[in-house]
Amino acid sequence: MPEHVILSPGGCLRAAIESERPLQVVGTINAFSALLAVRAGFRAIYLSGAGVANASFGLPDLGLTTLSDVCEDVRRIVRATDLPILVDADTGWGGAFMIARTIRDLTQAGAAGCHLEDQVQAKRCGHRPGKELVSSEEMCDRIKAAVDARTDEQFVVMARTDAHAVEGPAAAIYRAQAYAAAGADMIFAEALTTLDEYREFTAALGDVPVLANLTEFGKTPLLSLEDLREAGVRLALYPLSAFRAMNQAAAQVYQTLRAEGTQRSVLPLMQTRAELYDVLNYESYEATLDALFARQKTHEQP
Ligand SMILES: C[C@](O)(C(=O)O)[C@H](CC(=O)O)C(=O)O
Ligand SMILES: [Mg+2]
Repeated sequence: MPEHVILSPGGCLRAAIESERPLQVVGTINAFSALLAVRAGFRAIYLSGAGVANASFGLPDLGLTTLSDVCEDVRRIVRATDLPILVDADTGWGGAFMIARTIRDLTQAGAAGCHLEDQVQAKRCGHRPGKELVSSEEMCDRIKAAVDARTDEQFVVMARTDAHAVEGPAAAIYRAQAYAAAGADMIFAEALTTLDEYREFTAALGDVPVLANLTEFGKTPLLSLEDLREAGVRLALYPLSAFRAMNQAAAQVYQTLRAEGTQRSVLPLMQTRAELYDVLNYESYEATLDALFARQKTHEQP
């Protein structure tokens, strides 16, 4: 593609997938995390549904957050960074009309794509027991509704299948093929348990990009990029890695303050003021302000 073409967010995500194999997609719980991800050199970011529920609402990932809740977090992150963001749209929050609205609202919020999953509305985390699925036909209807509703034709509609844990690896592949045939651009193969399973999955999906979710403490081993590349995986997702680390650090700081009455021993866990300001580009804001005040002073002079 010529360089002067301005890509839509969806176009940017597709370009990122072409530029890196597999594309590392990293969860950013809020706008500041997104700035950190930019600094670290990522080409695409992710808004986790669990993250919205846990971090923005203090709730478990059990279908308790709404489209508006997610859009609000998307908007805040998108305002802070140019990186394309893939958004967790859970089950799409309803039937065909609602899914159409989900796609339009997410696009308007600035998302580059989203994934919809084949769980029932009372969804659960993909790595927990007790998941229930809708029929493959119902999921295909969700996908068709999403594809039809696209306003950014490059917006990525990714179908997630949770079938592996419920119906087994063969059924997961069978469903994923049906979802791709229904128009899904990419497939999120949730909670596979071995590299061989990814190999079989990607082989069965041909050119349709497959995402592996490398969420920690779940069902999937923490496979390396080399392994994933060799297995044909096109996107490697780390939805909550930074969030988990932040939480651990925060808990330690709170506990230490209570126990020791001072934060001295946990200072090494903290980002310094200088580092914070560097990420925020604080000095350039200050310079703008200084220049503005200097101008005002000149005007005030008789
Ligand atoms: C990817 C995921 O859907 C998310 O919301 O981030 C979760 C991640 C997790 O709970 O570890 C999932 O895999 O269901
Ligand atoms: Mg989720």
